[in-house]
Amino acid sequence: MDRIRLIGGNELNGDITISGAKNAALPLMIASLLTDEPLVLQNVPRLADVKQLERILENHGVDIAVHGRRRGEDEGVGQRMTFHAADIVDTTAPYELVSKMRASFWVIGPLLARCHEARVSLPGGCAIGTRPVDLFLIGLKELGAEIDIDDGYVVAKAPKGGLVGAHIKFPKVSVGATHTLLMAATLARGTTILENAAQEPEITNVAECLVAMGAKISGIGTRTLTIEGVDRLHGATVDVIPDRIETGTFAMAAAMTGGNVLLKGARPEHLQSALDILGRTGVNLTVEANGLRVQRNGQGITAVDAETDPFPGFPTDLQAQFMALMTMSSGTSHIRETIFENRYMHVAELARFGADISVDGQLATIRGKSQLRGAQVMATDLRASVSLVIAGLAAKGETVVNRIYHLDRGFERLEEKLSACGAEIERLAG
Ligand SMILES: CC(=O)N[C@H]1[C@@H](OP(=O)(O)OP(=O)(O)OC[C@H]2O[C@@H](n3ccc(=O)[nH]c3=O)[C@H](O)[C@@H]2O)O[C@H](CO)[C@@H](O)[C@@H]1O
Ligand SMILES: C=C(OP(=O)(O)O)C(=O)O
Repeated sequence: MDRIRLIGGNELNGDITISGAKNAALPLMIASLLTDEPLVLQNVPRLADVKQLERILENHGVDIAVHGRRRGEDEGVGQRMTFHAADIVDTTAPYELVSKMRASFWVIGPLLARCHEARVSLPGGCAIGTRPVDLFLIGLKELGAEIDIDDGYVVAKAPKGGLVGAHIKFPKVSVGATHTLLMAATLARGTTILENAAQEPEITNVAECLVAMGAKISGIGTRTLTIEGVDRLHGATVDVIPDRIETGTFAMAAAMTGGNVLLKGARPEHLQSALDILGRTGVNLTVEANGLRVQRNGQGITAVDAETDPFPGFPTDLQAQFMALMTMSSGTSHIRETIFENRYMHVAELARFGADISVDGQLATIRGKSQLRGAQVMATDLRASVSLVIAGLAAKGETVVNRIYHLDRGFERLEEKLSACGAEIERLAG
């Protein structure tokens, strides 16, 4: 298994181009199942999760093409891809494919809407909690679907004539359930209202894609989405938004190491709550015409508390990276993880760098220190993995991060981007 080796201590200086967002690209790819016309996605990141979802979609009969470079485009630009679901030949998403990735379960919405049936394995994804699918199933039942669980599969059937619009109030905000019900409702008969929906920028990206495909959706970007079902959707060309989690990760990396980094293409409004907190730690953040500049002011890192929340709150996907930063602060800080009940697996690994962290239920207490020491560590899940990389960049001496396949799921050309800014980082194969 590949590992990453780092020698910490170098400042980060230079430009980093932010890639397309994994968590937007995946549901956008899934939206292609809703139409028999081609959906063209631009700025798709080259990630293991994208490849895995390609396999799943191909199994349903989707033709996928990657386009070549365009005039004026540099090599750092994301992929331009066409997804063409002219004929859905199989409405089963098998365990072998779905178990690796949470988002693959979301195909259940479009399959049910367009083919009136779906058989989808219960999902996998990062091991950060129990991650049930009850909200999906409640919502799909409200749209008229009959649902059975059989041999680890969710077997869903739409009523004769297809799904029917309904008023669904989510008891809890769920990104995945919002994506899935939103997609399903576009082809349902009548009006669907999704109340207490997620309003993450990735949901907006998907909703705007669906509108470009002919869907009728109002309330985009708010907690209440209203969808007027239509008979069919058509093709469209849509850009994947820049990855706000990658943006926040590199911002925290620069805060830890010191230096001056321009995060090109970053959309600060997509992670304002995280940037507000980062600013309070003593990092200078400047919005420029082509991105976000991050500079450490050279006065150490102030301890600041954070609590994760659905958007527009502080993202749980930046919690591990922020914890890494706080291990180097000049005081004691607290982080409360409110989204996932088991998202502190990085704590034990950060301790190997000498970090002083204790956890009591949802609450982590971090007693900062000025210097971490390099260590052998084990990547446990996607964002935890990258928190170990950024801790290693700031630590004294050598760090080896083992089991890095998680990183490849969600960070495009990570070593390349960091080494271009002065980091001493390499991948060790095997
Ligand atoms: C591919 C993708 O976009 N993944 C993101 C998505 O995951 P994902 O869509 O899985 O996360 P959700 O927003 O659904 O989960 C939020 C909370 O709701 C719970 N829940 C969810 C569904 C359900 O049926 N029942 C239930 O109880 C979950 O266990 C969790 O405690 O949003 C998370 C929260 O921002 C992010 O950390 C993930 O990176
Ligand atoms: C938790 C994540 O991914 P997934 O939902 O695919 O497990 C993530 O992107 O941080």
